[in-house]
Amino acid sequence: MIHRLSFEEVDRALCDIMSIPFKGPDYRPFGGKVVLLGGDFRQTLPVIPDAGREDSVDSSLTRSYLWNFCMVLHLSQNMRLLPNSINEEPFFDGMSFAEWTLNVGNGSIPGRSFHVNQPADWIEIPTQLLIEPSDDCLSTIAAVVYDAFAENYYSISYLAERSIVTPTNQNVLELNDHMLAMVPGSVRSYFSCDTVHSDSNDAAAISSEYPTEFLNSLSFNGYPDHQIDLKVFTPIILLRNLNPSIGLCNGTRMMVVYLGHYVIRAIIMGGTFDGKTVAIPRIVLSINDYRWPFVLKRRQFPVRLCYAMAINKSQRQTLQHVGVYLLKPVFSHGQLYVAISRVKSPAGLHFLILNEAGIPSNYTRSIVYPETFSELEESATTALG
Ligand SMILES: Nc1ncnc2c1ncn2[C@@H]1O[C@H](COP(=O)(O)OP(=O)(O)OP(=O)(O)O)[C@@H](O)[C@H]1O
Repeated sequence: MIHRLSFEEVDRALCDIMSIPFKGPDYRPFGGKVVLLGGDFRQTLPVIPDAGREDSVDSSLTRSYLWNFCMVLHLSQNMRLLPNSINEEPFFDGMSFAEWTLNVGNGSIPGRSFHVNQPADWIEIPTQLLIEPSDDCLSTIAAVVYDAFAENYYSISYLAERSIVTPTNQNVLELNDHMLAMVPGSVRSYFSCDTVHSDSNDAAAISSEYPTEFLNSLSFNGYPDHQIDLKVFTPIILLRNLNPSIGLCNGTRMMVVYLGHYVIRAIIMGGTFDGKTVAIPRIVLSINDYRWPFVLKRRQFPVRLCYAMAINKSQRQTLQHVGVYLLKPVFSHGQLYVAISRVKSPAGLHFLILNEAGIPSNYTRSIVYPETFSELEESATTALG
């Protein structure tokens, strides 16, 4: 979800362009232009460092003055779960899979609490979705989601239909390293060029205070790492909009076919541009993190391996096989709902859950802030939805 301040900024810009007063009786939202927004308030909220519940909810569009001008159109059919016998038959507690998914998103599945004074937000995951953990949980979930990997590691259709999702980047890295090691061929490592940029008078001092080795060690959500290890045939996800007109958008998944010095060539997996070969260049990314008194300029390919993805990054993906790897429970609104709503059918959804004591469990946390979508009043219904 995009932060409400971004919409408000667009509103101001359009009012300016259209010469519409931003305040007063003549104000018209978005400068009088009709704007169509699409989204699901059950999904994750913008990531705000160190934010509590109130700050997170406050970032939602429903908390903006613009919301007063929105007409809500509800979609009523889950198009990802195409009608078939598995999707329509009772799945859990008398609910179909689509109903169960929606109830998890709405926070209406009765939960329980495992600690005194903690919310009862741990819900039961149906047994048929559970993978039996072993001593090596990582290999276990990898083997279930990427079955017959040795025969299929180079197949686009095989890679396009699967991924493992997990709440933290640490688990994402471990899973991707594990899968990369199983792909035949040599690794090509790409190292970023990191520099410090500061507008303050002591820019030179800041530069010398933070040596290159330190800058290289920094890792940021949504940005490529200093070192990217790839092999031909590995799946990657694009981290920036490079050229939407040819399918190079933030979140596009591709399979690497050539690892050059200046360019990576890859084939797009899924979507309108499925099968198209594209070239990805290095770009300079500006990283402005509140923890550091400088802007980090990182020149690197804006990609990351995607055998596994962070749950937040997996939004917008549609897959046949999804592994949900929960060594720790989710920590934010909508994450469990996003994880379970990536699949086309429950037959392709596999959970591996450990509880706080590291013991296999069929309960996991589902965090839902109902106030995020409590203001969605039905004002019209579409036929498509
Ligand atoms: N009218 C339609 N007919 C058939 N399939 C559809 C239709 N609309 C969407 N789909 C399919 O449903 C899936 C989800 O669609 P889409 O990605 O547009 O939804 P979304 O709201 O962006 O999803 P999410 O936000 O949950 O990731 C895709 O696989 C898409 O092909």
